[in-house]
Amino acid sequence: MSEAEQAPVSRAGYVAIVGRPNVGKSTLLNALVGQKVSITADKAQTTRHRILGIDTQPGVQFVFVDTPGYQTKHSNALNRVLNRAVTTALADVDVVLWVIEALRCGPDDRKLLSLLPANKPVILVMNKVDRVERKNDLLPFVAEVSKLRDFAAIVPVSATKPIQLDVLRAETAKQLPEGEAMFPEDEVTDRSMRFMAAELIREKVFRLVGDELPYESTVVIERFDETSQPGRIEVHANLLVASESQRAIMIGAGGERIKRIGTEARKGMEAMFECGVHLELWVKVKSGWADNEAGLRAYGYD
Ligand SMILES: Nc1nc2c(ncn2[C@@H]2O[C@H](COP(=O)(O)OP(=O)(O)OP(=O)(O)O)[C@@H](O)[C@H]2O)c(=O)[nH]1
Repeated sequence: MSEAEQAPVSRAGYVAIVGRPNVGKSTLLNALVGQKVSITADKAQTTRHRILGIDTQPGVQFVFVDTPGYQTKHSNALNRVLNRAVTTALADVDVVLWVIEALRCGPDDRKLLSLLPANKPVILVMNKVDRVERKNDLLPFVAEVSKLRDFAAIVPVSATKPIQLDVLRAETAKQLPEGEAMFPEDEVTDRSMRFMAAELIREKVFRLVGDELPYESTVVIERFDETSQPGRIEVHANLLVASESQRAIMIGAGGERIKRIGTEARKGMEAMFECGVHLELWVKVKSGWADNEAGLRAYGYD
């Protein structure tokens, strides 16, 4: 990137968004970055990969690291890898946004807070304030949670409305080091199209399979071919599940469900990539993979 292309910023740095599943981390990231780069779903733990979203504002560039949902209920190898990913992602960030839901700070929230490095500035983000009916309830809640750590700032927000996101930006900017922009202004994610294709499929699986399957299913892109046909991308993907019964759930009666997952994922890809997409999906049983760390590494969850 030449100097002429660089946005005139005076601060730039890495921001991690952490919080227990479902507090709204992906929604917040999307609201801040202004374009869909991560996925959201009502089901917990949809974000397994580290995703970068970049928000360039006058005078400041935020590079967001969206860490995996922190899981405390199950403790198989998958969760150990996920929890380790939280710690790894935090090692080189400049500021951590610890997201909780307004009026709710349970044992899972506190446990995650206790894992945050003592020497990192942490901003407490109270999301979903739009749901709080009596705003007077916020003050005693803030007084209580502010005792948990010496926070750099405490900001009530709503990622969906949106409310107070500018205040959150301003408080976050204060914690970033002085320096030039690290990425071109129009760059919203460093993830490849192949990765985004997998994310789109995974999002549809979460939406359409819902609570019937545990989260132990994953998407592996076997083929991603942009070159053999002009204006059309060929995508072959495997949906890996843990058992035959999970396979049956994923496929659905008469193949209805997998067909819908495929159709919706394809439409999402066509909108995102702005070209035609041919998508082929297979559901495969990969028994015991969620308990096997070597297997997980092979699928890129390290
Ligand atoms: N009312 C309200 N709902 C919100 C807000 N932010 C997020 N949500 C909803 O909360 C749910 C979870 O949001 P996500 O962004 O997927 O949560 P997450 O923390 O990324 O979840 P994991 O990927 O499981 O860790 C979704 O249904 C969102 O629409 C908010 O500010 N207000």
